[in-house]
Amino acid sequence: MVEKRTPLPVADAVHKVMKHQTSIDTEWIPIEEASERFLAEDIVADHDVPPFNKSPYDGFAIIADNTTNASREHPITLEVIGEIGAGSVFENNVGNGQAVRIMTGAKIPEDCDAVVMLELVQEHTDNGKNFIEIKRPFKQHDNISFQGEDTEKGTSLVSKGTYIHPGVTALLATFGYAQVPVAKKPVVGVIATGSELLDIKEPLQPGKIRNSNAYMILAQVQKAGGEAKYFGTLSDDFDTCLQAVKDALSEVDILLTTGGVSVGDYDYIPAILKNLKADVLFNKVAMRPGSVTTVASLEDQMIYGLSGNPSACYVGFELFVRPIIQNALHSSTPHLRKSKARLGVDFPKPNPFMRFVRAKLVDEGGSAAVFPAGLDKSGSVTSLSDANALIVLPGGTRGYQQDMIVDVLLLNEGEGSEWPWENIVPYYK
Ligand SMILES: Nc1nc2c(c(=O)[nH]1)N[C@H]1C(S)=C(S)[C@@H](COP(=O)(O)OP(=O)(O)OC[C@H]3O[C@@H](n4cnc5c(N)ncnc54)[C@H](O)[C@@H]3O)O[C@H]1N2
Ligand code: MOO
Ligand SMILES: [Mg+2]
Repeated sequence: MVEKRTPLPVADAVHKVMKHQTSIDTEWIPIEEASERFLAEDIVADHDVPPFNKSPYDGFAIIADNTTNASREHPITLEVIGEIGAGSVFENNVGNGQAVRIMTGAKIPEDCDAVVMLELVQEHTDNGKNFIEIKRPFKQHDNISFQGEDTEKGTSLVSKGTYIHPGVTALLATFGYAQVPVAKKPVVGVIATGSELLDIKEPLQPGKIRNSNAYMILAQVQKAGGEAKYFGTLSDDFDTCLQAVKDALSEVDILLTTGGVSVGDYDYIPAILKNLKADVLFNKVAMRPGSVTTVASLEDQMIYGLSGNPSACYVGFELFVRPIIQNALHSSTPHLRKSKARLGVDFPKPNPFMRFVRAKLVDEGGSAAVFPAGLDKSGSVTSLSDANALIVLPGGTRGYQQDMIVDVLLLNEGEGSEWPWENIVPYYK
């Protein structure tokens, strides 16, 4: 008699998974290696930026009051008493009638309060002394980049969990982080099961297919920010699979298996979870593809039985594994980013379960439209390569018509969503 499984609504299943937090450690790594990692600490400015008043132009630092009466007809003349480039400091006093030649980025001399661009002055030399003529008045503070105008000491700049993109790297360098505190990547193991699976190097044989899921999931783990560890392909044999799962569990935070999770004669993952006395959170989700997705916890480790069907495996990962990896990286937006788009074609297939249709989201001159990509079957693999979104079609309707506005989950938006599962309604007119 086949085991009866109770399908859990998708949001409830994600919620159950998210209650489990894998442990988070911090490691310090060189800034050159910190790109695409996640900050493990808040970054607070420990000095003003810029740290001193500086010139935004190549020109002359002046005392603005000296130019009050300057005009085209009656230019004022100032004596240039020195010059400074970026990195140098002018130590002498500057008096009325005087100016200092200054380059972009140099500290404004103490007595000066404005800068005139090189292009706006007439220069001449008289008796070995340098002079400039200025033909219009300047106000105090004209052309000065002020200390702290970018950010002030004590300002909270980025919070822990921030994804380190090049802009964040610039900030880290500004504040002297040669070593950067980042969340340690959770180690995510991958096991593929199936006697039909060939290694990708092998030629095709009758009844066999190449193992695409393992490599797909390894790539998904890396993209989600985890450290992927591959434990190989196993044939459908209970003892071999059980031992491999046990061995892998001694080396990982999260273990992903693909295949063998349904109700077939050689689907051993449910029996393995039972043997391990793992706490099965669910073994059926009211979704297509991926209804067989099974998640269990074993103390502080998570074990996922992802479907063998490639599209189902892919979707199961994005909905249930990605947010757990992102959680371990302190991300406050661990889920796929949700948006809305116009459905580009009719989608008449009715289904009691929520559907996640692999799809291509395109820009139609300012508004988004979405089109199913390739064959819409959970066993399809080629539809995945063209997909940049999943159309979310709640179950229980008679199908969807072209031009309805539908929810979509974006597959390539690293920033993610807080909780995308509210307000998903069957359709909007
Ligand atoms: N009687 C029932 N049969 C099935 C049910 C059901 O409820 N009752 N559920 C179906 C659904 S839905 C899915 S999805 C699949 C899930 O199957 P498994 O997770 O047990 O996976 P397998 O049986 O091992 O394989 C399914 C399919 O995927 C191919 N596969 C497996 N591993 C890989 C891999 N690493 N790379 C590429 N392709 C892979 C495999 O050859 C099969 O074609 O069960 C349905 N059946
Ligand atoms: O898990 Mo299956 O993908 O619902 O077709
Ligand atoms: Mg099966």
